[in-house]
Amino acid sequence: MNTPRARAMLFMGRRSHQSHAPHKHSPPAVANDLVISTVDENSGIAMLTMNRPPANSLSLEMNEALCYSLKTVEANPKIQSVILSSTNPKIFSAGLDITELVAPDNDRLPRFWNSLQQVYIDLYGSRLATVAAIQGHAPAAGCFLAMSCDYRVMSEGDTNNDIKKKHVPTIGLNETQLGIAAPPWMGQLLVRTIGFRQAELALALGTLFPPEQALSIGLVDDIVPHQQVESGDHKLVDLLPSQIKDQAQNSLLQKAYTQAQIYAKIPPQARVASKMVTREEHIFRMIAKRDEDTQHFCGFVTQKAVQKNLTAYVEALKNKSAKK
Ligand SMILES: CC/C=C\C/C=C\C/C=C\C/C=C/C(=O)SCCNC(=O)CCNC(=O)[C@H](O)C(C)(C)COP(=O)(O)OP(=O)(O)OC[C@H]1O[C@@H](n2cnc3c(N)ncnc32)[C@H](O)[C@@H]1OP(=O)(O)O
Repeated sequence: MNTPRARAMLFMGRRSHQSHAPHKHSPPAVANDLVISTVDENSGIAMLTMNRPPANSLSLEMNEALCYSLKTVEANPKIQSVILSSTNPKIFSAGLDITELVAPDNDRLPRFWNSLQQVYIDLYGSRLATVAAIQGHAPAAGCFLAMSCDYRVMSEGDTNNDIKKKHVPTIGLNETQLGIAAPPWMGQLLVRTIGFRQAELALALGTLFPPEQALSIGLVDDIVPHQQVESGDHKLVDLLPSQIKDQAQNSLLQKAYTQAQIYAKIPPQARVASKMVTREEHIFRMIAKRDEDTQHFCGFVTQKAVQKNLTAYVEALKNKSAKK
């Protein structure tokens, strides 16, 4: 697997293991509206907008839709950059769909975990330049999605004096707060992003960082004030479906688009080769341990004590939501 050819194929948008179809790790060809895809061949920029109400949490189907949409965009040679965003103005992604973890089905649970592993392989190893536009909360696997991109722009949120309107998004791997631990490859992504000591602290405490702190430790690359701009000065916004067009007219997407343009102007072969330098070893190490990782995950999640914590957590989430 870890040959020069396999490595090159990984980063050119083709997976070496997909030549041996059917393979248990290959995402099925699904097409649905869980991820809205907008493509602008003139600029070479596409946008994938996560659209799984209420919280863009990652179910098996959502993971498959993410991989499918990304692969479809990657197959278009005119596209060089992709922006990952959300239809929900307050939530980028709430992480794993916790209901997948509670009283899980024995057959579905490993398929669910495989689909998440595939998101990591496809997104972190994409030939495209990937920019996360983080408009709202990004806990746990939501943070993982953002960290799998090449660049992260986060909204400062609405710091309106009116407490009811106030909204400050947070980002981080908060798994320990749920009584679970991020898998090694996800935890290592945090180490790679913010450095060893900061990651060690953040992982143990399950810290969720508000935008300014996230910027100061390097978890995001840029933050932008929450504001509407008069009109989009780029073609991509014009192409967006009406359901997200309004919220696209904001400073966050403008910034993400500018960054996507910067990437799109770099000679692609050189950009992809430089990405391989920093990422291929990490990806291949994970692929080598993929089945072991799945077994570990299934064994861990189905433990009685873990199930108890997760059940209580889901209950608390539902109660909180019901009180609104
Ligand atoms: C060695 C390792 C081995 C094994 C590893 C074991 C496990 C795997 C470990 C790590 C991988 C990653 C794990 C995860 O991602 S776990 C998920 C973590 N996510 C969270 O903790 C976030 C939970 N959600 C929230 O805190 C809030 O919802 C949020 C701040 C995102 C938004 O708050 P807001 O007030 O705007 O909305 P809510 O009213 O709370 O929610 C609206 C609605 O959405 C539902 N919801 C929210 N989050 C989730 C979720 N993650 N999964 C499923 N459903 C979710 C919530 O229940 C509400 O629904 P409803 O009641 O129907 O209105």
